[in-house]
Amino acid sequence: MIDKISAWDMNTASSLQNRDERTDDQSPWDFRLLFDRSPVGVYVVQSGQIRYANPAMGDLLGREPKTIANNSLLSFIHPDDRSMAEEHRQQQGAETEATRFLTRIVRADGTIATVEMMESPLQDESLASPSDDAVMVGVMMDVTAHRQADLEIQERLGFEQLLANLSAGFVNLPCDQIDSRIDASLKALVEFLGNDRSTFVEFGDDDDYVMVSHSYAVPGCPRFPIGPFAVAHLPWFINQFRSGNRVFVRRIPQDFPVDAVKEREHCLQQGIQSNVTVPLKAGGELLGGLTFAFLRKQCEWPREIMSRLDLVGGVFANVLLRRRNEEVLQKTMEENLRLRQQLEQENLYLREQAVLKHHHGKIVGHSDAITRVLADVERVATTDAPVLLTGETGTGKELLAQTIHELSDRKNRPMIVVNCASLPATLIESELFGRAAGAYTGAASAAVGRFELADGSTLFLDEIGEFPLELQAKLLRVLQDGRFERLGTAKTISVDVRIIAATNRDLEAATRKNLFRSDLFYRLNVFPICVPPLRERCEDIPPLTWAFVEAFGRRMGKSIKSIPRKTMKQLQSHDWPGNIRELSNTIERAMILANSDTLHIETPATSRDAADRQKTLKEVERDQILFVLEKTGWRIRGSGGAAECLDIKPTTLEARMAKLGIKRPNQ
Ligand SMILES: Nc1ncnc2c1ncn2[C@@H]1O[C@H](COP(=O)(O)OP(=O)(O)OP(=O)(O)O)[C@@H](O)[C@H]1O
Repeated sequence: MIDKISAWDMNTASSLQNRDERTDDQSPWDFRLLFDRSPVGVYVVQSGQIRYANPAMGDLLGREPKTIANNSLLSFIHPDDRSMAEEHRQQQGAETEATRFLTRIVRADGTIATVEMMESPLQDESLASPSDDAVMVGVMMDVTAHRQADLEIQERLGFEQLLANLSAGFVNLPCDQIDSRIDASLKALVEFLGNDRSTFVEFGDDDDYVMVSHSYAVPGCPRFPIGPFAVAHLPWFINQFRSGNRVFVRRIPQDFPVDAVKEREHCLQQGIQSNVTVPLKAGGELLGGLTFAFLRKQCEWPREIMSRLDLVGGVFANVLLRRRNEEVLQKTMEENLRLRQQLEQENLYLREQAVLKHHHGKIVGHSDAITRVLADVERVATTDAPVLLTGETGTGKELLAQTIHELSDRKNRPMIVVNCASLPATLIESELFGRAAGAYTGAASAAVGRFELADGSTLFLDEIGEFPLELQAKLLRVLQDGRFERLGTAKTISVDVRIIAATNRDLEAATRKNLFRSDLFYRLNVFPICVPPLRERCEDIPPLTWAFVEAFGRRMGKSIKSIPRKTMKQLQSHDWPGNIRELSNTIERAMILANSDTLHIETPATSRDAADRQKTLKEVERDQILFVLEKTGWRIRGSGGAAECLDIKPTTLEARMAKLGIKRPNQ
């Protein structure tokens, strides 16, 4: 065996031929020549030592073939690949089949090449299996170019996959999830590209600041602080990508231009070794920049990577543009909605004003308060629902009742008015429901009641709070089913009457005191309208004043051209307890006294007292008696009784009560 091996000594290479001669194989080939001319590297190795290497092998290793022999084959293999190559060799040691593997070799000039190696034992028929010192013949081929191409294809595919994933992640993504998706995408990018930190910078309206909106850094590296960032801190760098340029500074600080003074300082302070930044451009707009920083090592990316990073930037820029457009759209939609609502309100107001002009000719005023009341009036007018008008005296309840009637389908028939306070209790029943002849003493003839009169029309029950308790059940029945009997007859009459009631009392409180039937109250209170006092709508005072001035002026033949501003201000600051009626009376008085075309109006001195002063004697008497009766718990006689308080005889008090229709509730 030793003899045979010596035949592979390079110096005795011709022994190959000798061996052929010994085998008596009459081959016409010169085998040494064959190996020497072979375009692939051929070598013979024993116990890991190269015994023979052909010239192509020398070319591969960048050495003279002679200098290769007697060296360990492993010594030419890249240190990182040696253990793998050794494993293959070990494996080969146990087999007779050829083994094949890829490895890197280091050339004499230090360059690295990827080679494919195939080795197989030189079989000796006398041995059953290859031994440790078996002679191996190997072939080595340079596959660097193929390998590089393979790696590039793989890398390109990986990058395309990353890009596809990034893009897909943003498709149909709701706006509020874009930020978290950008964060996740930055992380994926850093993990794929192997840099240490990626940061998202957006341009805003302020030229002096950019907005650092997202940043991801590998564990152990600090994230770039999120928030506004002054351009003055990194002027060269920011202006580069703000002008649409890419930034690639492989070696920091050497590769920085001289004017990047702040950048040099910043990077040294932060430990940034390389920086790559691509501008974010979409739809012809520059929206920001995406930076890739290297803190633990320098960037080894080839320059060609920039065009790929542009693609990544394009994905993000489109997302930013979409978000920006959606924000604009959202703002526009909100603005549209606001304008639409405003327009609707204005239309409503104009419609109400138009209604005021066309249908409520007698009602003066354009305050929000009266406009709201009129809107309610219009809404309820066309229905048959009962309406309860509440509000202080003189606020215009009767005028509004008239307006409701005039806006209803019943307008062709007159509205019938009943003032419940002005009729004595004994008369109110026949007034409302009518009577048969002789129904009671003094009722000589039959009379049609107001309900019958109001058939097909509207019945306005003014001062409903004064309606006698004992008649409230009968009133309720008519309201519920439109049926009643005239006094003194059993014949039921059916009517179609729409009821509008008004009161300046708190009817609900009266029901609690059992002064008013709650079932009647609820029946009347289907559509309550509260008429605001004049002091709560003082912007109506000037137009009301002028309306009264014109009305009285026409009647009195006087023409008023001006009212001093101060006077008008005084009118507006008065609290008008008697409301519009009081204002009307005040103007009437002033008009009587007026002797020039400027009207001087004296506002009533006191407010509440003045209202009382406008009450009739009967009203004042009634109020006072009721006040005392309630205070004394309706006790008329005896010490501390109502008669004593009023300083009149109990019988006189009883007579006055009967005359004024004052009765104790629940009696
Ligand atoms: N908005 C208004 N525009 C013009 N005149 C009005 C207005 N409101 C009320 N008036 C006038 O004020 C006076 C009082 O109004 P009205 O009788 O309707 O009030 P009221 O609330 O029914 O009072 P009371 O509760 O004392 O019965 C009337 O002459 C009425 O024409």
